[in-house]
Amino acid sequence: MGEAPVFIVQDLQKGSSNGLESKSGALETATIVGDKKFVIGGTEGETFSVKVQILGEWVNVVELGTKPISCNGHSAVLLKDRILILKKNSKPDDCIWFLEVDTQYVRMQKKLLGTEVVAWSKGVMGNAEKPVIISGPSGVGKGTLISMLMKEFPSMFGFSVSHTTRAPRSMEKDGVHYHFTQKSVMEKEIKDGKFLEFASVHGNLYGTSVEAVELVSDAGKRCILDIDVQGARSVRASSLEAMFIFVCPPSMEELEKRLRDRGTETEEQVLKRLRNAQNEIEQGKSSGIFDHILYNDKLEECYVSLKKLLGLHGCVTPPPKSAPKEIIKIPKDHSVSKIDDKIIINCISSELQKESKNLIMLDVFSLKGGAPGRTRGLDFKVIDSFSNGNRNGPM
Ligand SMILES: Nc1nc2c(ncn2[C@@H]2O[C@H](COP(=O)(O)OP(=O)(O)O)[C@@H](O)[C@H]2O)c(=O)[nH]1
Ligand SMILES: Nc1ncnc2c1ncn2[C@@H]1O[C@H](COP(=O)(O)OP(=O)(O)O)[C@@H](O)[C@H]1O
Repeated sequence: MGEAPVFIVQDLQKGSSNGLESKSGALETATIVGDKKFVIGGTEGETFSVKVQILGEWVNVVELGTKPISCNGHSAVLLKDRILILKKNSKPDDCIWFLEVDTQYVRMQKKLLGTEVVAWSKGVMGNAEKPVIISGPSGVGKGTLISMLMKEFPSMFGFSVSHTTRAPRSMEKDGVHYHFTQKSVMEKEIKDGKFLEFASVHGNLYGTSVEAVELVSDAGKRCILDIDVQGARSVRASSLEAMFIFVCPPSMEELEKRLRDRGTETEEQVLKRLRNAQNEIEQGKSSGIFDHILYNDKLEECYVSLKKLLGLHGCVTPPPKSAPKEIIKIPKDHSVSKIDDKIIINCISSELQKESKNLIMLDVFSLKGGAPGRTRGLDFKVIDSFSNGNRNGPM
């Protein structure tokens, strides 16, 4: 794909890309990127579909990620490696989506699957706090520290519920501690691109689904992931920006004591976990994956150190959330222009227009994240329309 961003949509003069009605009645847009054409469409109430032509020939395409539901048409604007989709007349938290066509993730998946791939990612306003990855050997106290944090700051943190093929312990609940699943089911879901990362740990498969992380961030909470060192390495290599913390035991003897006292594993499993612990600790300390190492000797002291890392020490109640911003609603009638990293949405008939504020400026300069998962860093402003009555856009 060429270096220069290509911006070719139906209506180049106005820079607009409003959907056209196809023969089937679905509203479609066509976006040309190099020698490819991406036809994106959907009948109201159904999920969007993507068709791809390369040099005029239709090709098979694998669509990864959760697809948006079509809603009365959309506009499409090509950014460098992804197509911005503005859904008309849809809810404010569901109006901006991205179809990634040439991002690093898509290129990697193309290599893996040996076929044309596109990936969906929902756009989210502003920047949520980075997820926190907590790793460490079995029995070191990760679960205990995470529970303390969630108990003290329930509205601030949410736990990413992993999938695992291991059997549940007596106190563990499906969907709360883990999604307990079958190996064949999980392997199929991994193939379908539903997992952000996965690893074989102590003889079982564990993994973080994209949905698990999205559920937490959509609830406006900071996501906590309890995953092993291999998983942390995969997340480091992914588009998910996170804070990486490794928890170390004060000694191997103390680790063994905690594991045995917990009484949740058979003797064989305890020995396997202890054998793996040495290697995990070496990797945790030396691999360069982790931003911080915490020693969990005295639990309360370690918890205070964790809170310090998260900027929470001395916080009795959660810090106030920033004031909610104006919400964005893209009306059915609008045109779209692109100037550098700004998308200008000219709302032709809407509530905003009554207030002489019919332009929405969407800043896509500092997009973060993306498939698999949400695209963050979107910012928008509602701005005044032109006093000379020009309704055709700012250019
Ligand atoms: N890569 C990866 N590791 C996970 C995930 N969930 C849990 N783990 C790790 O799997 C290991 C075993 O977890 P578990 O069976 O709950 O035992 P415990 O650590 O002794 O409580 C721990 O190192 C967890 O951090 C996941 O989604 N992905
Ligand atoms: N600092 C500590 N001192 C003594 N016991 C601890 C400490 N931290 C955790 N524990 C205990 O050690 C056991 C293992 O902790 P857990 O949180 O289940 O570890 P992990 O999730 O890392 O496998 C639990 O019984 C827990 O109560």
